[in-house]
Amino acid sequence: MLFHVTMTVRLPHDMPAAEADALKAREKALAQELQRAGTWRHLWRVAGRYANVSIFDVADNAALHDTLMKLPLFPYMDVEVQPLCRHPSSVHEDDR
Ligand SMILES: O=C(O)C[C@H]1C=CC(=O)O1
Repeated sequence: MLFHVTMTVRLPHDMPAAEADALKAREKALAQELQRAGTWRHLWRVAGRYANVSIFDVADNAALHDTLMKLPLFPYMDVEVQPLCRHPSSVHEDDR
């Protein structure tokens, strides 16, 4: 199943820079692992915001929840999820 996910990162202003950098590094490593595995299909920066728009390909709602919960930045993100299904006019056969 495909999900459109918007993540807005809100790190506390008083978080030490080293702690924030370590969290971001762990997040990047997992994000890249999930992209290579095909789970995190798209990752786009929202221009002008510390936010991203992503497409996830996971088995079901519970799998998406588990994946998002494992993200190191999860405690500091507002997450909005929209489930997707194939558009009848889409020419992309691999859209599910
Ligand atoms: O920067 C972000 O949008 C938050 C998060 C998503 C991937 C990643 O590396 O960090």
